[in-house]
Amino acid sequence: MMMYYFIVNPNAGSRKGMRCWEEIKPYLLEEGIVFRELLTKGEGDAARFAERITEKGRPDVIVAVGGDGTLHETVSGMKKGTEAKLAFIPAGSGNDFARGMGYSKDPKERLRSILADENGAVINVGSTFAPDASGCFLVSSGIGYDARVCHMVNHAKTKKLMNRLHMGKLTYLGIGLRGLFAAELFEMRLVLDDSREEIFHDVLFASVHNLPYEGGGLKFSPDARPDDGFLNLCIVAGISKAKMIRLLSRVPGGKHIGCPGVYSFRCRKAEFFMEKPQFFHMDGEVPGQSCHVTAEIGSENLQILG
Ligand SMILES: Nc1ncnc2c1ncn2[C@@H]1O[C@H](COP(=O)(O)OP(=O)(O)OP(=O)(O)O)[C@@H](O)[C@H]1O
Repeated sequence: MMMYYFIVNPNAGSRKGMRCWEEIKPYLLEEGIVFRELLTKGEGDAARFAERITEKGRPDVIVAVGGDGTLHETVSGMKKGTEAKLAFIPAGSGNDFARGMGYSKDPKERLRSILADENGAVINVGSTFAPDASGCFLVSSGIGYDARVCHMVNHAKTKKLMNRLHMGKLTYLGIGLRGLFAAELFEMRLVLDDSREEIFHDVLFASVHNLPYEGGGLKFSPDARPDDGFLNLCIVAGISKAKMIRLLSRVPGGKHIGCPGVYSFRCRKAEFFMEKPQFFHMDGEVPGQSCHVTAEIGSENLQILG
């Protein structure tokens, strides 16, 4: 029999994960749904749970309850080509995946729509490779400034406190501005789909998007679609820092596209070569720095319910 596995991060979004689970669990019991509850205790748990579930090779449903980090870990752990389907109930602080997918914020409404969906929809999963690290992404992957900000936010002592005060976005804003002043612009060679080559000077960042939002609701790539088999690439380069600040103020509304210094492409594969190692991220997780990073999409898909 098909089983629903709920992978819950109770601490996501300053305990929103637990509140959300306490709201939906009684509903599952009332409805007589057969399910298992798996609470994460720390980094890596969601991936380990997902790996163990998908090793069984059954068409089970894995419902991740938490933030984008929990979703990312869950997908990372799922075996390639698995029969299992994925679903997500957002309870994080950023929730860029849910925003991009147009999900309801109401946990019960989300649950009902997951339970009512038998077939689901196919979404693309991106892959990022560097010599020392590789991984998947559902939302975005990037090099340079945005990855550096993720790295700083992930290590910020203030993040937990600000999240508790529901001011997580201020952490991003403060670190984002600090990161911009400190950012070292870099030279980059880009190879698109193994055929087209472009050189960029004074690059702030280069990011590929499977969904429109990143960084807690910033509309980096308004036209990105998770099921079109393409990545939308956004590069900011070749303008002064003062202009970059003005430009970044347009990003929340997605109004930066088409402005001087912004370069947009659509591709299946983007290969980035830098002279100096740069931070890179997958869905906000930063494995390190590299001079050579490749991002691609299309070879891996997931069935998602709800
Ligand atoms: N019980 C736990 N306590 C603390 N951290 C946990 C626990 N379980 C998992 N984690 C770690 O917390 C990380 C962040 O969690 P998650 O993304 O779900 O919440 P968030 O950071 O509040 O939301 P968002 O990513 O949307 O901003 C996970 O990637 C995981 O490594």
